[in-house]
Amino acid sequence: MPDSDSFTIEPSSSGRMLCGGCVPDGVCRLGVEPRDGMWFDVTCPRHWQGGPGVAHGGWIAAAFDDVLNTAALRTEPRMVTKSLSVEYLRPVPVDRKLAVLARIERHEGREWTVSARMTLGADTLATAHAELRTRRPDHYSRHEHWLAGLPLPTNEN
Ligand SMILES: CCCCCCCCCC(=O)SCCNC(=O)CCNC(=O)[C@H](O)C(C)(C)COP(=O)(O)OP(=O)(O)OC[C@H]1O[C@@H](n2cnc3c(N)ncnc32)[C@H](O)[C@@H]1OP(=O)(O)O
Repeated sequence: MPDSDSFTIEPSSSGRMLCGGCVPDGVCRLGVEPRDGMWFDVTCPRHWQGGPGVAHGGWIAAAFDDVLNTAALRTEPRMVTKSLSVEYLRPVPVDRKLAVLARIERHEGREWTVSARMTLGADTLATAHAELRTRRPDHYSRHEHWLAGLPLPTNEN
């Protein structure tokens, strides 16, 4: 059985850093593309539309989660998100290239505090703050052990 705790996000065959679900496609299905430094281009795919022509808030949170972890992954390849808060300031259009600027506010030991701002032109559409953690060495194995100890699911609730 592969050791789940050896998992790190590595560049895929396309050269892009991708999380596990996107590796087979070679592209980020959330529409996040690293640009220079802490800048990212993000485009909400139309299938993540929440209202007419505007992004679902869950996509905005997921895009921030991806950007914020990618920013920290440049220093530490084993990250998890502890908390994420998003302020939704304006509707976010789908199919429009937006800019996100990430910032590492604090990094001490396993603890990271990060933030980001999503903009279109001069307007800020949303902001995010998150606490990240460097994973403990047994993070996934501990999870698997806990899951294996649960009763098997049945069709009855
Ligand atoms: C380029 C592409 C880049 C893509 C990046 C995408 C990245 C996406 C990143 C994510 O979204 S990660 C998924 C969402 N996040 C999680 O699943 C994290 C779930 N939460 C935890 O595992 C823990 O709460 C956490 C590691 C965040 C806790 O860290 P802390 O430093 O605050 O605390 P600590 O490690 O001391 O543990 C606090 C409590 O959690 C327990 N704990 C920690 N790790 C655990 C674990 N692995 N399994 C079970 N329990 C765990 C720990 O025992 C303890 O329990 P008690 O309060 O009862 O003492």
